[in-house]
Amino acid sequence: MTDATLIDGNAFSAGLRDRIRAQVHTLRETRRITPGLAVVLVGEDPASQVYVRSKHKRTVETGMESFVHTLPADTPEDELLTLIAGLNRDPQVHGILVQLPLPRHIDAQKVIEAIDPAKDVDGFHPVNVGRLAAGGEALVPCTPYGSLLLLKDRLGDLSGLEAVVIGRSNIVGKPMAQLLLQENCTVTIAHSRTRDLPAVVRRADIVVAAVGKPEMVRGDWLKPGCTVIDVGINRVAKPAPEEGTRLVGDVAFAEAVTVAGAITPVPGGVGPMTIACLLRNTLVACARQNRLPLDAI
Ligand SMILES: NC(=O)C1=CN([C@@H]2O[C@H](COP(=O)(O)OP(=O)(O)OC[C@H]3O[C@@H](n4cnc5c(N)ncnc54)[C@H](OP(=O)(O)O)[C@@H]3O)[C@@H](O)[C@H]2O)C=CC1
Ligand SMILES: Nc1nc(=O)c2c([nH]1)NC[C@@H]1CN(c3ccc(C(=O)N[C@@H](CCC(=O)O)C(=O)O)cc3)C=[N+]21
Ligand SMILES: [Mg+2]
Repeated sequence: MTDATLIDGNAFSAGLRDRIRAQVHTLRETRRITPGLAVVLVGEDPASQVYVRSKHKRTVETGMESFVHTLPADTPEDELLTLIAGLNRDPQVHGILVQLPLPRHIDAQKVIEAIDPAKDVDGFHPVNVGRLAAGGEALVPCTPYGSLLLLKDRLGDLSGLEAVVIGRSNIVGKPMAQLLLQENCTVTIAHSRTRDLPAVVRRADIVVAAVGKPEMVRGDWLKPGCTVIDVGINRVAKPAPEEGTRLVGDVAFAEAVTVAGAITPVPGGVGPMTIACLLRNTLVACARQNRLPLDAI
């Protein structure tokens, strides 16, 4: 059999960002409104610094305003909550993202619940979680939404397909399962207590791996021809004698590529889609806050 088709998240996200940029341009020209995204980073985690820089760059490229707030690791919870209250009131800020993970002395759930749900471009606030589950005008978490866009682009109608989501976090696994259910998939959510994970995965037409364990999903777990979305971002040491690190996903790519019908690479798969969908959510939030219609994006 021939190797799986590579699902190109870099190319797809570039197209999405172009469409967003065009709509931002129209908003600015016709309404004098510039969508604004505030990103809050607490502490100096190097990976988080990389993500925040890359979000800032993409936000500016799309013609939006970017407001980055960098706070020291020992910032008291109160101070963070006060900053968020100010961003909630700021009419130039249409989207607010607090980079996770937060330092341990800060209650992340409390911080998430302090964000105005209308500005919650991560889609983590219980109001948006509830609207996603019940149907309604939710802001949808970026990584699952970006993954769904790739799946629909590849497969078209997903109705009736068997989908297995590995991982049940609030930021990836659970909202991914909700979106696939909305698309009429038969959805299984697997996690660390799942018995015989390889057998569960073997049933799947669609596999979404969001575990955080480098190359855990093996090629012989996959049904031939299935579509694999690898959400995992794991930094591992390069094989000796090389030095330094490289990124790998939660799927053993070299094995999977010989069995699957299509697969996202890491990097260049889901990661860039996450950022593009963050920009999309900021545009959607801006339009809703100003009661403006938006072309489909
Ligand atoms: N590309 C992107 O844009 C993004 C990538 N990521 C990446 O995705 C991965 C997952 O992130 P996140 O959801 O936040 O991770 P979490 O650590 O929050 O959740 C991991 C999930 O995997 C499950 N799990 C752990 N070990 C196993 C196992 N051996 N078998 C089956 N399930 C297991 C856990 O189960 P249990 O609940 O039972 O503990 C848990 O539900 C990470 O690599 C992260 O870096 C995350 C966000 C965005
Ligand atoms: N409030 C919050 N919202 C998030 O959406 C959020 C977060 N916190 N904390 C961390 C995770 C992780 N995440 C990624 C975003 C982009 C890439 C990405 O662009 N990855 C590139 C490679 C980047 C690299 O080289 O390191 C790629 O896969 O091609 C990866 C991971 C968003 N997250
Ligand atoms: Mg996590």
